[in-house]
Parts: sequence; structure tokens; C-alpha cells
Amino acid sequence: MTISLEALRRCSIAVDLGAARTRVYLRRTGLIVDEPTVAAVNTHTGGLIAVGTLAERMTGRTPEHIRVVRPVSGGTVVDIDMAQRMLRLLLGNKLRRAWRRRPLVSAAVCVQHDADPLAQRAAVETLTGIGAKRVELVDTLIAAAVGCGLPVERPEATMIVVCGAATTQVAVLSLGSIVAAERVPVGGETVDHAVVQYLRNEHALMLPSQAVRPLQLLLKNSEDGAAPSTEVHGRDVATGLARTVRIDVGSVRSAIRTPLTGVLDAIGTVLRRCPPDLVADLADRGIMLAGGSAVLPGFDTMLREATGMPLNIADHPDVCAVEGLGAMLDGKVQPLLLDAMVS
Ligand SMILES: Nc1ncnc2c1ncn2[C@@H]1O[C@H](COP(=O)(O)OP(=O)(O)OP(=O)(O)O)[C@@H](O)[C@H]1O
Repeated sequence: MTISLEALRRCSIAVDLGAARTRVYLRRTGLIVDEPTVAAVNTHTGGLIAVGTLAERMTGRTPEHIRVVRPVSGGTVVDIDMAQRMLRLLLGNKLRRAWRRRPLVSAAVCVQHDADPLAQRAAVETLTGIGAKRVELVDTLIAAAVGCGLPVERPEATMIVVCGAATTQVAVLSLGSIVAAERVPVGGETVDHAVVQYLRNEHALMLPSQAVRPLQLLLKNSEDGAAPSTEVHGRDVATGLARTVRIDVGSVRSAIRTPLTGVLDAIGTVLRRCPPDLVADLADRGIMLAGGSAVLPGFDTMLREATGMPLNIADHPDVCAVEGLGAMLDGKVQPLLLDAMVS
């Protein structure tokens, strides 16, 4: 994947189509869309009923004629037509107003590290379908590293872990390039799934998906010394009746730990592939944690303890990638840095 500084500076919008959220950055304006990557469709007419936050609220609550769909799965656009329709609605007037001022010529879009040609093509087609004449693809890891403010152009190692909804990507960068990188199918959704499975297996309780986040918040509170157990309301697996159980926060924490060990493995793999000098740099500089799941309670502590390395969470971990891409569009990134990165 090669990009050029010039080509990026000609782009009008930067897009990050994630499994959980869609973010759009308008050049010289900033973030104009940050909404769930969700659409609700009327199955009788095929028409869109809602997109973004409104569509996400409908999840699990729809009558038979409404279907809630996610056009991006595992970080790849799997339903190009739906992704285009969703983007058109999300952008709505915001883009049309900007379009009148300056016609949309090119768009930049983040793609996962090592995205296969099909995934790259799906991203390009999605954007050309909404009017982009040209689409530049940028590795999410580079965009996120720039968005976190990492000094990637220096001849010393920086490590970034981008933990999203469906995937976690890990990279070591030096001299503006990725030295080693790894992608694992573990993210916030995997963690939510682990919590749901734990309650199902241990307490025969089905938990509504919206109830997982409050449980995670509870984990955070318990880290701060609050209650070690809590009541959870769900549906009995056998009877189907509403039931309340008291669960031990420690057990939830260990259920969450299991999928997160996949991230640790990825960090280990990347470190093993790096020259020893760069690994030595990282012992001082540590790891930068980005992506929406970076704020998962206990995740940073677990990584710190397991790696023995310093760890920082980015200031705005969820929007690092699109903000990094936006900074490239706005020309806020040093040419030296980008030229090295794009070789
Ligand atoms: N405060 C929070 N506590 C716990 N998890 C959170 C919090 N905020 C967001 N998340 C998790 O972050 C994930 C979304 O992260 P992000 O916005 O980086 O995803 P994405 O870019 O759409 O995903 P991907 O990179 O996998 O395509 C969701 O799974 C969500 O559960």
C-alpha cells in the first residue's frame, strides 16, 4: 500500500469505517461524523429506516419487518451497497454543504494492516460509490500512530496497540515505517461476548447486549475499591423468565482476561520479530494503547503487568486513526515523516 503526501493533501475527507463506529473527518473542519456503523432496514420495502445511533438503539428490539444490519464486519466492508447508503445518510447535508464550497475530489480511508486486495477494493468501492473520484488507502496503524502524536519519524522504536471492536492491531514503528506488525481477531466485541458466555454458562442467564457495558463500568468501580459483587438482570436460559443473579466481579474479570491474552500473544510475536536494539528502546518508551477498547477496565493494568513495559493510553484513543488521517489531509504532518512512511 503506497500513498503520497501530495495525494493525501488533495483529499477532502478522511474516513475510518470500523466494525463498531464510522468516523469521518472533513478537511480543515474536523470530525463531522462519529456514529455506530449500523443501519436499520425495512425488509418489505428495502428502504433504510435509520442509521447510526438510532439504528443501534433498535438492536434486539425490532419487529419482524425491520432488520438491523452492520455493513462492516471484522474491520472489512462486507456489504458495500449498505455501507454506501449508510454513509450517504450519515454525511447528509454536512457533506453537501462542504461540496458546494469545494467539490469532493478525493477521499482517504483507513484500512487494516495487511488488508487483502478484496478488503482494499471494498473500501475503495464504498467511497467511489458516494462520489469520491479517487480513494487513497492508508494503514490504520500509521494513521493511529500519527493521531496519538507518536514520534514515528525518529530512528527509535515506538509501539502502538490499536484495540478496536473486532480486531487488535499491534506494530513497532521506526524511521517512519512499520518494522513488524500483527493483527488478531480480538476486540471489544470479543470481550462483550466473553461476558455474555460466562453468564450463560455459569449462571444460566441470558444477558441483553446493552447490559454488558454497565458490567464493565462496575469492573472499573471495583478497581477503585467499590463493591466486589453486583446484581445482574437477564433472562433464564431454561424458563425464559426474567431473573436476577448476584455475580462476583472477580469472575467477570477473569472471563474478560481470556480473550485479552490474544492481544498479549500478538505483542509477543511483534517483539520477537523486532531487532534487539528496537526492543531495548521500547523498554523505556513503552506501549501506546489506542482504539475504543483501550479504555476497557483493567486492560491497561493487565498489559503493564504481563509485559513489564510502561504503557500509556492515547488522549482520545477511539478517534486516533481518523484524527491522524485528518492531520495528514490538513498538512499538519511533517513531509519528512510522511515521505519516509510512504516510501
Ligand atoms: N468506555 C468503554 N468501555 C469499554 N469498552 C468501550 C468503551 N468505549 C468503547 N468501547 C469499546 O470499543 C469498541 C469500539 O472501538 P473502536 O471505535 O476503536 O472500534 P472500530 O474502529 O469500529 O473497530 P475495528 O477497529 O475493530 O473495526 C467497542 O467494542 C466498544 O465496546
